[in-house]
Amino acid sequence: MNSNHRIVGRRRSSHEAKQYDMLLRVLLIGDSGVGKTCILYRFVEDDFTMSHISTIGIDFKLKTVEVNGKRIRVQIWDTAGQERYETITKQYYRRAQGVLLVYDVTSEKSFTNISKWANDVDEYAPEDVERMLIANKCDERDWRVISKQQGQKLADLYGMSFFETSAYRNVNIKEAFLALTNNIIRRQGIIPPSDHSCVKDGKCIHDLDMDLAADDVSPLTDAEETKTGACSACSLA
Ligand SMILES: Nc1nc2c(ncn2[C@@H]2O[C@H](COP(=O)(O)OP(=O)(O)OP(=O)(O)O)[C@@H](O)[C@H]2O)c(=O)[nH]1
Repeated sequence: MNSNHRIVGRRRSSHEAKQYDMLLRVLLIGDSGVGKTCILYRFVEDDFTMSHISTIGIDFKLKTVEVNGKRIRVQIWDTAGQERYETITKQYYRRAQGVLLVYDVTSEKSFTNISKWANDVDEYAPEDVERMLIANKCDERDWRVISKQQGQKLADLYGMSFFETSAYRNVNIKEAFLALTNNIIRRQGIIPPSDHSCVKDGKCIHDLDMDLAADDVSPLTDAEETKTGACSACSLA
């Protein structure tokens, strides 16, 4: 996508109904070709394509899920796995509440590189970001080189939750995103506190009232967030 585009927060007019209770940001990272874009498409569009067109820089899609009776708008950022886009993609770690670290069970290199991606998360993402390890392409039985046990062991080592997925066969895609969302909510305790001034009827009235333009691709600066009314106090910004 065109990196010159900027995020444009737009206030809903009062007659527009709010469709969700809170907004979360989730990042997909991992080597080029592990299937990040396909995972995103499977989750959001329930579709799959065998062609591999490398993501340029960063892209995102939105999906609303329901967890514990709350409608959660999940903004999922799909990063390019190619090293040349690192400068762009690293800028998005800072505001993520969840990260999916993806490897391909048919690629040993993508598995060993998880340590590099995990280091990047440590360096650039918030300390309390929720991490999940994803072993994609589990449908590829003949070509598999990384066992489920190896994946689980690595996830345990890093203290991450773990799912084996197939975007192709639609295995565990929805389950992984729902578990991540659930973990973020539970671990970070980000349900808006009822005594905060930005909370009305148990919901934050700030960040949640913004729409994002379809070509929104770059992260907001702190100043821009303040201008568009995002609320740092309730941790939803
Ligand atoms: N068999 C199988 N192939 C998959 C699966 N997921 C993705 N692929 C294939 O893997 C290739 C790469 O998928 P992408 O989603 O474009 O990979 P990516 O990680 O987004 O790659 P970059 O954008 O370059 O970082 C494509 O040819 C997909 O069709 C899967 O679950 N099973």
